[in-house]
Amino acid sequence: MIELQNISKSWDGGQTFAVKNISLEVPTGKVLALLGGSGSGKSTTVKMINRLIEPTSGQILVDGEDITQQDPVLLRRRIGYVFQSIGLLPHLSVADNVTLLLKLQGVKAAERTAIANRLLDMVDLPSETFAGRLPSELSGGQRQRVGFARALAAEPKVMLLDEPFGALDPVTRDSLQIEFLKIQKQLGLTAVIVTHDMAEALLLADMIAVMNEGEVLRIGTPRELLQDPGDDYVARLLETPRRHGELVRELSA
Ligand SMILES: Nc1ncnc2c1ncn2[C@@H]1O[C@H](COP(=O)(O)OP(=O)(O)OP(=O)(O)O)[C@@H](O)[C@H]1O
Repeated sequence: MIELQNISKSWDGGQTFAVKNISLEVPTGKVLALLGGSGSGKSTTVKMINRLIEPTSGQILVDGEDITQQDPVLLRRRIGYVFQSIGLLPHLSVADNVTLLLKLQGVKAAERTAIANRLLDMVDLPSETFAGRLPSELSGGQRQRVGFARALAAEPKVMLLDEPFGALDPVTRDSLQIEFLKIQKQLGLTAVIVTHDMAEALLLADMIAVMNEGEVLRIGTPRELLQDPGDDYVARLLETPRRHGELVRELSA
C-alpha cells in the first residue's frame, strides 16, 4: 500500500541528508512504526508520504501510484494525518472540526452531522456530550481523539500518525493506543506511526523501522527485533521496555 524506493532528503543542496536512501514497504492493513531519537528523520520521512515535503531523490508509491503524479491536495484528502499539535480550529465546534473537509467537498449539513456523531462515538467521545463543544472545552487526550476522528472523516485507507500520543499522560496514552489499534483493525487501515518510544512501537506496530541520522538501521517485526536486535543502538532502545517487563514480572511473582 505504501512503498518508499531509495528516498533521500537534503535541505542544503546535498551537503547533508536528513533522510538517506530509505526503502520501505507497508503492506495493506499493517502498521509500520518509525522509531528513533530526535532529528533522526522520522517526521521528514512521514511528511514525504503525503507531500508536505518533497524528496530530493527516490520514488514513493501509495496504492501502486507514484505520488508525484497526483495533486498534493487530493492526495492529502485520501491520507489521514494525525500529529501532536492536532491543529483544531478554535472557533469551530468539535463536530464541525471533524467534518470540515467534507463541508469543503459539498457534503450536506444533515449528512455531516450524522458522520460527525458516528465518528465521535467511534473514538469514545459520546456525540451528545462532545459534538457541540469548542476545542478549548476539551482535555488534551479528548482533543487528540477529535484529531483522530477528523482524520477518519474522509474514510482514508492510509493513515499517517506523527507522535500522536506524545503529549499525553500514561493512562490516557494507553487507552488511546488501544483505541487506535481497535479502529485500525476494524477499518483495515494501513498506517505509519512516528514515535521515539520503543514500548509504543512494540505495542502498536507489525513492523518497526529503527532510524538514526536519516538511515534505517534495522527493520523487523517486534518479535524479530527482540530476538535479534542486530545493532547496538537497537539493543539499547530495547533495554528499557525489557527491564520494565522483567521488573513487573519479578514483583508480581
Ligand atoms: N524545514 C527544514 N529545513 C531544514 N532542516 C530541516 C527541516 N525540517 C527538518 N530539518 C532537519 O532534518 C533533520 C530530521 O528532522 P525530523 O524532523 O525528520 O526528525 P525527527 O526524527 O522527526 O525528530 P523529532 O523526534 O525531534 O521530531 C533534522 O536535522 C532537522 O533539523
